[in-house]
Amino acid sequence: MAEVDGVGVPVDEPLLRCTDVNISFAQRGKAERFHAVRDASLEVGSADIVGLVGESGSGKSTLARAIVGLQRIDSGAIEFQGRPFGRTRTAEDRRGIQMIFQDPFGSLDPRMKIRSALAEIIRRHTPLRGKQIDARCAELMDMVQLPRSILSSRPAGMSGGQRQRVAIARALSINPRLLVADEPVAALDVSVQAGIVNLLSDLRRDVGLSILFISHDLSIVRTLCDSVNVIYRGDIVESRPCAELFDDPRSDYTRTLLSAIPRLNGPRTEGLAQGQSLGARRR
Ligand SMILES: Nc1ncnc2c1ncn2[C@@H]1O[C@H](COP(=O)(O)OP(=O)(O)OP(=O)(O)O)[C@@H](O)[C@H]1O
Repeated sequence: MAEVDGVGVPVDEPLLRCTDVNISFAQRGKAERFHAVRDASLEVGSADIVGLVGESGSGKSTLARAIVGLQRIDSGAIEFQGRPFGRTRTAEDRRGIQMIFQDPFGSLDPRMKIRSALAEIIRRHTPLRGKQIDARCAELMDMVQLPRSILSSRPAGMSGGQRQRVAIARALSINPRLLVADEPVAALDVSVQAGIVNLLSDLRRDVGLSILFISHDLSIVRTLCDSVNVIYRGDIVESRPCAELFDDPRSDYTRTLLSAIPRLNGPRTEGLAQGQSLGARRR
């Protein structure tokens, strides 16, 4: 019999597998649909950090939304923990994958204290009650490396980096196995970005969290990810371990992306400064 992990997933199966996913949108005044994602396939293994990079409008967020169940797919399959998602997801399926966004305000009620916001989710999705919820809130602050005093704050009084850490705590509060992080550091100062990137890396190490990290910033992807998928106009054109892709890009588009980044320390791309990004020239 195949060996299984703690939740019954065969150890040789990826945690997430997207196979030939197609997503299109109706276009106003046109008969044909706009194909935002075409035959996209990618995998995220247990405790892997996988990058999805591409320029603005390439389909990253659309594919991410499909993975978390916010966007219907036309065809293809999304399997999680060895099982394909059906048209409707079970509560357990929904809990297993959580998402964070560029703007953490979107997932935080600005009027609510952080303790109340976290407690509400914990109560809704877990059997914890009373003092157990308080203890879990404190534990979550420790996990995202914030002082416990933040629990008494409201999002409006917090810095961008603190808010993103709270958004991560919110996502972690129901013990997901996979975190889909859609440009989680794009709106932050470079020094704050590094702290969030380190936190995501620590969470993989400490709690075995798997992460699909979406970014237009190649230097951050290189720092954080084990492997990377390059998406161009909805097509995943290259999917490789990070070190290989950066040293020896195979697709013309990947080469273009790499050459678009200024070289600071010599002829190769090792010297990229954090914060230099694909999207910078477009934003
Ligand atoms: N609901 C929708 N209806 C119509 N078109 C859409 C919809 N959502 C996305 N698109 C289009 O699909 C394409 C891919 O968008 P998507 O947001 O996935 O790109 P992205 O790579 O995440 O870009 P960015 O980095 O700017 O967020 C874009 O051309 C976008 O305009």
